[in-house]
Amino acid sequence: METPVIVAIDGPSGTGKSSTSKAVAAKLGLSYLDTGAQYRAMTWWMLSNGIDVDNAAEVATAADKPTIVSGTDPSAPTITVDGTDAAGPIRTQEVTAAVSAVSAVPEVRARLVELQRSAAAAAPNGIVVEGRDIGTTVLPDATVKIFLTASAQARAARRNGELNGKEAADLAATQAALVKRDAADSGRKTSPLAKADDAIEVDTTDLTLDQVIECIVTLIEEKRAAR
Ligand SMILES: Nc1ncnc2c1ncn2[C@@H]1O[C@H](COP(=O)(O)OP(=O)(O)O)[C@@H](O)[C@H]1O
Ligand SMILES: Nc1ccn([C@@H]2O[C@H](COP(=O)(O)OP(=O)(O)O)[C@@H](O)[C@H]2O)c(=O)n1
Repeated sequence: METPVIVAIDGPSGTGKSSTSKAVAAKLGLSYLDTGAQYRAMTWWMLSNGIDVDNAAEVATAADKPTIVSGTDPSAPTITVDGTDAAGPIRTQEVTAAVSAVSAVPEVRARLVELQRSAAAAAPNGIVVEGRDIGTTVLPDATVKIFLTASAQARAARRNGELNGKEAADLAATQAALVKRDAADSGRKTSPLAKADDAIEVDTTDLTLDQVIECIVTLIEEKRAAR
């Protein structure tokens, strides 16, 4: 049997990590893990349980309490917290605004990195794992490492496009929130958002989603053929 292929896809918000990773995994018959959803799930649990997310010591003490389980089928990814479906609640503005503070706490990262490595080790054909520190920290021996980028304007426009008029979307406010989260994620001490030295950078600003998917599938197939 072929050695499982491990694909790390990192980058800031709105660069296309989730949509690309799911599609690439589905095309190649690989599992899929959204590590951002796990940090969001941890944050949702903290907020729901009255933890002060700006108090790192309090967050650290609580970090081992929730049971977070990710389903890794790319056509139907799932996430539960203590057995409850968390897919909806982890996407609220409240969670988005608090997630960078929670994910900066080393105890939170240690706990989730362990889950992420177990998921990768358990994937029968291999896995696409997306996040901020997959290539640098979680899976430094990944077969292929991709770092997605896009202009802040393009990323904000994509995020606003998702709202479908459900919320009055102010592009400037969306962009400011993205840039603030990028700065927090890139500036933290433990495992910041960063491109691994051996990651391939793909600027998606002027590419369609299909072009990005095609580009990454080709890179993975080239790597597979070469080993
Ligand atoms: N290359 C692209 N061109 C245009 N829109 C894109 C592209 N890649 C992703 N999108 C859209 O942008 C939004 C954010 O993509 P997503 O995959 O959630 O990014 P991330 O996981 O990096 O935050 C989604 O609505 C997605 O459909
Ligand atoms: N590997 C990861 C993945 C996400 N995160 C944190 O989780 C947050 C949410 O990640 P996400 O991928 O769901 O964010 P979006 O790009 O979907 O907005 C990020 O802003 C980081 O603070 C992280 O610290 N490390």
